[in-house]
Amino acid sequence: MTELSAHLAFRRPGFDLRLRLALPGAGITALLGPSGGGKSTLLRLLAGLERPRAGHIRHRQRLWYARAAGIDLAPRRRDLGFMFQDHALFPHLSVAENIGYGLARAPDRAARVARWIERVGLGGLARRRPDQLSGGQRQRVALARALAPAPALLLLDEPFSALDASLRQSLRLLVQELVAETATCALLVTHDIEDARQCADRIGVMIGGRLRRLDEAEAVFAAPGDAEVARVLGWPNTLAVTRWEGRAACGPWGRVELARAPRRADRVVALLPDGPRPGARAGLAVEVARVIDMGAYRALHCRLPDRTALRIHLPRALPCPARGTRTLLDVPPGCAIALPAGTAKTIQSTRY
Ligand SMILES: Nc1ncnc2c1ncn2[C@@H]1O[C@H](COP(=O)(O)OP(=O)(O)OP(=O)(O)O)[C@@H](O)[C@H]1O
Repeated sequence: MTELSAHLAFRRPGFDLRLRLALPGAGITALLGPSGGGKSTLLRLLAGLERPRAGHIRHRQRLWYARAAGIDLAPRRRDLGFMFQDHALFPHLSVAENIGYGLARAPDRAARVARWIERVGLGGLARRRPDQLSGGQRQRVALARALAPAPALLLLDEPFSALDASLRQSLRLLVQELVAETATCALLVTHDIEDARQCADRIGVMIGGRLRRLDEAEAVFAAPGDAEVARVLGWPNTLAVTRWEGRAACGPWGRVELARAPRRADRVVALLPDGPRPGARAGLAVEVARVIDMGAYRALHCRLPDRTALRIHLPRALPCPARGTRTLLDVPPGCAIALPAGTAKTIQSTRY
């Protein structure tokens, strides 16, 4: 059930945002997209730190913003929790005072603060000030402070990006657990696909001020909708098609068969990296430019005849061609997916 809905129009010189957003009451929606797409601006609009030109923001029956009715609640009246990359803790307050900040009027404040301190794994550190904590501990304080007042909406802007890989992983798990436990609606801005894969129930993709895709995470990863969104989701191989021959996509890079006929708007073929195999009798001609050992598989970075880069993943059990090998790639039809181009004027593919 939708609990937060927004219809927003906003403009800055050189940037125009227009979107509709509907979020259910609980779960994490990760916002992905290229730099400058408007992810942080969307958070700032929801928080009341920027004012839309038109539209509304509604949480349940309560309007936070409605241009037509002249409603524009101040950020502190919007029932929000924030967590940013740089902690933004009060430097002169202790861990306990930071976490209790939003609970000033709660009668059981001390007990709730104590529970949160334990829950985020900071037992024994209640009296420390932020400058006496590690970066990971500060983010735990920031998370507890944001969630303690049970906000209607939790805004997370790159909360993991200053942390190393293992801290990042443990904080991702903690955020996911706590958001689920508290049944909070959270919006997570991130550049990291892994954050989205590991934490998000839903994915939103923002490009050029538009919300181009918003759905359950599994549905978005399986069907990005167009080539630009596919690139944002980390699909590595998007090739511009110059000609369709029945079910085959053709371009200066070669020719591949698809499992189904392309639709009228399709302009791109995306090759999933996990299916294609080298050493075939017929297929895409490639030169292996680089082999990277990824543990469970090897990533082969290949060069197509027009110098477009192609990445495929080869399970360890299979023989692996050496760098410099010229070979033919068998591309099973299920690994070649036709997509519309999106709004970009040129199809983005990596080149060697
Ligand atoms: N304070 C500001 N003043 C003027 N323009 C701004 C300001 N902040 C952002 N912009 C511009 O607004 C547009 C959207 O920026 P925004 O920061 O929302 O994008 P983003 O998707 O969050 O990017 P990133 O992933 O790099 O953080 C960009 O064109 C950006 O240059």
